[in-house]
Amino acid sequence: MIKISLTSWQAERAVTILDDVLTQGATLDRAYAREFANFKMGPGEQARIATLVGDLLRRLSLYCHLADVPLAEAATAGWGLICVWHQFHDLPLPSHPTADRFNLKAFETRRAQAKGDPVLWDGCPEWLEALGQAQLGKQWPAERHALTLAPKRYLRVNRLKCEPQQLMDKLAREHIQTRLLAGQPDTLEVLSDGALFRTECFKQGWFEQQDAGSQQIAPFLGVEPGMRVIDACAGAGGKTLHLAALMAGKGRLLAMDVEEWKLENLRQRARRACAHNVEARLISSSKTIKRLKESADRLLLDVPCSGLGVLKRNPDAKWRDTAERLPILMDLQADILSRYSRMVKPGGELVYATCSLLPCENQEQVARFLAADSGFSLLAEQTVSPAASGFDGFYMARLRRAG
Ligand SMILES: C[S@@+](CC[C@H](N)C(=O)[O-])C[C@H]1O[C@@H](n2cnc3c(N)ncnc32)[C@H](O)[C@@H]1O
Repeated sequence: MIKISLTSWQAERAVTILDDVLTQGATLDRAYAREFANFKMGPGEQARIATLVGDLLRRLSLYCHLADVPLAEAATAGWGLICVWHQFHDLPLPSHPTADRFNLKAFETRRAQAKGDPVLWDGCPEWLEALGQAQLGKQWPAERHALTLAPKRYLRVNRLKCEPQQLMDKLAREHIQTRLLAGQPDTLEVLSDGALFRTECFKQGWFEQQDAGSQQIAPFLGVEPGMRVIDACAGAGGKTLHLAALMAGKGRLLAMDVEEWKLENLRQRARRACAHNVEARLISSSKTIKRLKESADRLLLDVPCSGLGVLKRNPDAKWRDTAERLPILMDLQADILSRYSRMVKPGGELVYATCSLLPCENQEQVARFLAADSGFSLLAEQTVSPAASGFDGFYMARLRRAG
């Protein structure tokens, strides 16, 4: 994480983004998009603002403690939070009346207090600490801490368009340095700060930005060129495009979702990536699924989940009603697994995946499904731990339907 003092003007942008997330309920991505569209800024300036806002939201309760502000009032304390963030990272404070009033002695006392409290130090809300302890036990503190770290940037090389070395060379000519990730032949780690979406390589569909952990899911499904494959919770198509590349563009890949706007986004991305075997289809009723009964060699169920494995990237979820939504999400996951699995041919396979670390959304869902005489058996399961890998957190289980 590159940490540099913000100018007052940049800090004002950060205050607006924080308010958009904490008061207006915008997702962090949407809040960035709005603010960055309203003002002309270079990619470096945007990255600096995002570094500060992302880190503030990852450990909001810590920074509130340091600023002596109740968590519930964080949204109105933007400048106070910005000042403590700068002080915490040993950076000069931006010029503002709040900075002139900054009480360094009180700050140091509060920092010393927080250091003795690992839950506060990791900026973890109470509900998440209770859930993490109950679900993950001894493993939780390491995961909790890993989820406070800034996410790295990774690319997935689009093999429909280029080879990794070609992409690395071309990006280097556009002043973006990358390196291949050991053990993942299609994954590049981005080492420089440039705006990836402005590069010619991106416009020509040579890569997608995708976390390294997320890139483990499509290969787990074991697709081959010529198969009939369904990605039933495709969203905007991050994993669909990966599946298309693994299928070398051959066979049929049906991408489905309940949100048409996401599928529209997916269609555009598929065109850019030259993923010509992708068909996007809206799930408008249960009939859409029933009509596809026993039609798929492979099925990906990348189900809606709490997103607690990707808190590094989406830290705003820490400060939302995620705990209240969890039981609703778990019902939806069980329903999707039970109904959508009927689309798999006898002898075919499915992968159930989430971006959660919680067994109640992962292993326990799969165990209940298998116990309910589903006709499936478990072939393999895998967890991507942020603490062990440094990537975002994921779970995947591969199941085979009896022949
Ligand atoms: C984890 S996201 C998928 C992310 C996507 N696979 C990717 O790689 O970018 C889950 C998706 O499930 C969709 N969804 C929610 N309810 C659904 C349902 N009943 N059937 C199918 N998809 C659903 C959501 O709209 C969301 O796009």
